Parts: sequence; structure tokens; C-alpha cells
Amino acid sequence: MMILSRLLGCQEQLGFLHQSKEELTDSHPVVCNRNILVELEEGVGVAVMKMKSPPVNSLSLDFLTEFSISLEKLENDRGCRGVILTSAVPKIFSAGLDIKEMCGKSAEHYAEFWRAVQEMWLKLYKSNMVTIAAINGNCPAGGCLMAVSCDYRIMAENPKYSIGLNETQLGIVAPFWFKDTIANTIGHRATERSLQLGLLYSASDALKIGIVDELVPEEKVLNAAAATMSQWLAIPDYARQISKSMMRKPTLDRLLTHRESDIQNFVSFVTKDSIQKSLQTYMESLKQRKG
Ligand SMILES: CCCCC/C=C\C/C=C\CCC/C=C/C(=O)SCCNC(=O)CCNC(=O)[C@H](O)C(C)(C)COP(=O)(O)OP(=O)(O)OC[C@H]1O[C@@H](n2cnc3c(N)ncnc32)[C@H](O)[C@@H]1OP(=O)(O)O
Repeated sequence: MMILSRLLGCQEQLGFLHQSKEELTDSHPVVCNRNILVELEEGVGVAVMKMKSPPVNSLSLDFLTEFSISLEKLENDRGCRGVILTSAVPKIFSAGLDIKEMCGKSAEHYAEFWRAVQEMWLKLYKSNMVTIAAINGNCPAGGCLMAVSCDYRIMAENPKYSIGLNETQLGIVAPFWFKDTIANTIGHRATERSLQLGLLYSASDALKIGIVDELVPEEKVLNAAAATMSQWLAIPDYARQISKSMMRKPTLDRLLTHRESDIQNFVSFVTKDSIQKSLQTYMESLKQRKG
């Protein structure tokens, strides 16, 4: 009953979660945090993590911390074998890193923020669970990193949605582990072009280039993710997990080995006047585009 009332509280607050009371039984334990709603279907062993931080699910320090804690809890739950990552904010998967966390703050804050970004990626990329991104909206930069860190990506075939690592368009640089993650997905040449030009791909181009694995009509994204999940869960966990680790370990180890220097690089990069100016100009351009 408590679970039900907590979720209903969130629904009232958000007004855009389309679940009926009947669907919400105690066999679907729900944890409704500030930024992420986690629903675990116990019999099936699959959790849905719904990002719900309007307006754009930007990855703030608070959001990232909550994400890592939620994922770790699921990782340690023997009843959970798979996670579907999606959004409860209409038209947005995630707008990527919260630019406000990278503007006008202290070096200590930037270091803490970057460690949280690293932690989110390390936890997601090395997860033993099957991870599927159900991309139901725009997915630039850090949002794209989250998606390509999953095992499989299903995107809504909406021509208005795009996905990619657009950092250079902001005058900033995707760090080596963003680059490695996307290169592991689409290959070296496509990554080179994609990173230099800061390309955002439409859903259909994203499928062609392999950033996403499948396009489906928007209303079918979650069902398609659930269907793919059951295929992946049919493989014995141990064999699948070792295969995943074999593919991903060198990429993970590279950041683990250089974690502190990566934080220092970020701090010295982001504290440059020229970078602060680029980020502020970009934030202003977002606001102007609106008006
Ligand atoms: C030797 C050199 C080594 C260097 C390497 C070392 C270190 C690496 C250094 C840096 C690496 C940084 C990596 C960065 C990764 C990122 O993720 S940066 C974020 C990039 N994200 C974007 O470019 C997306 C920007 N947003 C949009 O394009 C749109 O908002 C949208 C997602 C398409 C949604 O559009 P719409 O629905 O029209 O919403 P609005 O544009 O009106 O936005 C609503 C409000 O949200 C604010 N906002 C949007 N995005 C962000 C964001 N990412 N962070 C913070 N805030 C954001 C927007 O300003 C609106 O605010 P107001 O309502 O106007 O207040």
C-alpha cells in the first residue's frame, strides 16, 4: 500500500506517468526518488529506471549520485537480472550533463561533479545485469553516453529526436572514455567524424550508423525493450556476464587506471576562461532559441 501511495504521489507531482492503479501491485516494488523512479518486477527480475527530472533530465550532481546509488542497489539485488533505462519526461531521454554544474563553480565542485560522472559510467558500463536503453526522446552528449553504455538500444522512430556526442558544438571535448565507449559501438572512423563534427544523428541515421540497434513507433519502445530483455535473459547469466566483461574490461580499466588524472584534466579544462565563456554562450543560445 505504501509503495502505491508513494508512486501515486509522484504521478500527481509529475502528471505524465501513464500507469493505472490496477497495474501497480506489490509485485512491482517501486522506489520513487527525487530524480529517478525505479520499478522492479520481481517475478521477471527486470527493473525499469525512469528518469524524471524535468525539464530535460540533465545530469546534475544530485541526479548522478541518485542514479549510481539506484543502480548499485539493483546490482546487489539477486532478484534483479536486467534494467531498462528510459525517461518519464516527454520528448527527452536526457539532455546530457547539467551545464550549470560546469559553469561558475569552484574547482572542488568540478572535481566532485566529474567523479560522479565517472561513477555513473563505471557502474553502468560494467553492470552484470542486462541493460537496455529505451530511448523515448532527445539524447545528446551525456544522454548518448548513458545509452551507448547499455547492452542494447531501442529508439523511438520520431524524426524530431536525435542522439550523438555533440560536445564540440559547445566548444568542449568528449573525454577519452566517452570516445572509447562510442568507438566500441560504431567503430573508429565513424567515431572520428562524429566527435570532430559533434554530430547529432536523427533516429534513422542513428540506426544506419549503429548508435542504436532498433527503431520502433514511440508507443512501443517499452514493450520492445521488454521483449528484447527476455531474449537476453534466456542466456545463462554467468556465460553472458563473462562475455560482456571480456569485451568491456579494457575500456573500464583505462579509466580506472587514469581516474585521478582524468579528474584533474577536467578541472583544468573547465576552469579555463575560454571554456567558461563557451559554456555560458551555449546556455544563452539555448534560452534564446526558446524565445
Ligand atoms: C586536453 C583536452 C582534454 C579535454 C578533456 C578533458 C575533460 C573533458 C571536458 C569536458 C567534457 C564535458 C562533457 C560534456 C557532456 C555533456 O553532456 S554537455 C551537455 C550537452 N547537452 C546539450 O547540448 C543539450 C542541450 N539541450 C538541448 O539541446 C535542448 O534543451 C533539448 C535537450 C533538445 C530539449 O529541447 P527543449 O525541449 O526545447 O527544451 P529547452 O531547450 O527549452 O530546455 C529547457 C530548459 O532546460 C535547460 N537545459 C537544456 N539542456 C540543458 C543541460 N544540458 N544542462 C542544463 N540545462 C539545460 C534549458 O536551458 C532550458 O532552461 P530554461 O527553461 O530556459 O531555464
